[in-house]
Amino acid sequence: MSVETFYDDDADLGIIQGRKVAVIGYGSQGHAHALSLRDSGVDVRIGLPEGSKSRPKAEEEGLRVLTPAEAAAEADLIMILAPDTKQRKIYADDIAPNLKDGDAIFFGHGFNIRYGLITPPSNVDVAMVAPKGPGHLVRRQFVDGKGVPCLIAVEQDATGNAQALALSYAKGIGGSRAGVIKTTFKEETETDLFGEQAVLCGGASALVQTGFEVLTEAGYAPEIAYFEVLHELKLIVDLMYEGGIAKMRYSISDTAEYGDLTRGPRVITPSVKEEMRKILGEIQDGTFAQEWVAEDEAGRPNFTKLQNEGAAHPIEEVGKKLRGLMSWVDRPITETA
Ligand SMILES: NC(=O)C1=CN([C@@H]2O[C@H](COP(=O)(O)OP(=O)(O)OC[C@H]3O[C@@H](n4cnc5c(N)ncnc54)[C@H](OP(=O)(O)O)[C@@H]3O)[C@@H](O)[C@H]2O)C=CC1
Ligand SMILES: CC[C@](O)(C(C)=O)C(=O)O
Ligand SMILES: [Mg+2]
Ligand SMILES: [Mg+2]
Repeated sequence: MSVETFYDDDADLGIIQGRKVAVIGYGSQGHAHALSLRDSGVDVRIGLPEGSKSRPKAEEEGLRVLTPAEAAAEADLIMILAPDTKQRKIYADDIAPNLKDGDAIFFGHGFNIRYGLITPPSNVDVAMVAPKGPGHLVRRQFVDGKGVPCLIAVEQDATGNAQALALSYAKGIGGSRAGVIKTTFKEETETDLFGEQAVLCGGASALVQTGFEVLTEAGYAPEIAYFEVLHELKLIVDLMYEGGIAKMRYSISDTAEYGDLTRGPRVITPSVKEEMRKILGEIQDGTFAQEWVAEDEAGRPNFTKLQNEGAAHPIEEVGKKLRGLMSWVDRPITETA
């Protein structure tokens, strides 16, 4: 199946420069979009509730901060970058009453549209610009003259210009420097949730923690275990990022490569693949979304408990100590938000 990919020359920055953009939320993605759009010559305002702890950060950058309802009323393009579980209420209370014919509602992830939590009226464009990377790195790459690839999707094209508008927005945050792929809200939501749960965040964290536990429980020094299974992982993944698994295998020793080829499949067994398929099934049939929305509505008791357990894992303590000795490693991701 081929995909449509767009680069800088395919996108017209002038389109987004002619709009009034409201970025709702100023967290990981919100600050990156708002600052990079502003640097691209776009008229940006931020929507945050009174008392939001993000307000001073946006104001320090010289951005105009309004309430979400005021920002939505003033703008003709509203990008919703508040937490997924909060978006339904923000939309109902602050955005829907302020929508005008021909406005555009944008998302950074398709969760609320895919699972039917938000249903916009037919007289507005509904589109997505979803960077394939953490917001702080979206901003860092933009500042460095690079870009994080983005996915765009159009759910509703009321004006006939929704795709050109989404592409223009993606250019404004640096996405088309790296490549913008056209997809659907369904495909973005399901693949993004699968990636973060099974591989990028859930899979990788569990792999690292389990490897650390096996080594330390066998009596090896926690410091050595940390360097082996966490610190060096970045260096190995850097090679994959640059040239795929093939480049990583080119750089490692043949002893490592033989161990990789023969032992890797013993770690990621057919039963692990079967569990990954179940996880994908729960995303596709809405079970995960329902569970997460209910967990949030209940005050996030299980989420908080698991967060605390993760923070208390022994790998965190030894990691903090070792990173303190390598000044170049612990680059703050809060330098811009
Ligand atoms: N994190 C990432 O890198 C990625 C995120 N996304 C998507 O981007 C969206 C935003 O996620 P993320 O950047 O992680 O979010 P964060 O949790 O980092 O930031 C959320 C922001 O929304 C604000 N906020 C909370 N409640 C409201 C409200 N009622 N009205 C307006 N603003 C509010 C928060 O303010 P306060 O400080 O007061 O809490 C904060 O500024 C989600 O859809 C997510 O799936 C997509 C790709 C990657
Ligand atoms: C991998 C996690 C992510 O999907 C992202 C940074 O792309 C997210 O939702 O934060
Ligand atoms: Mg993602
Ligand atoms: Mg995600």
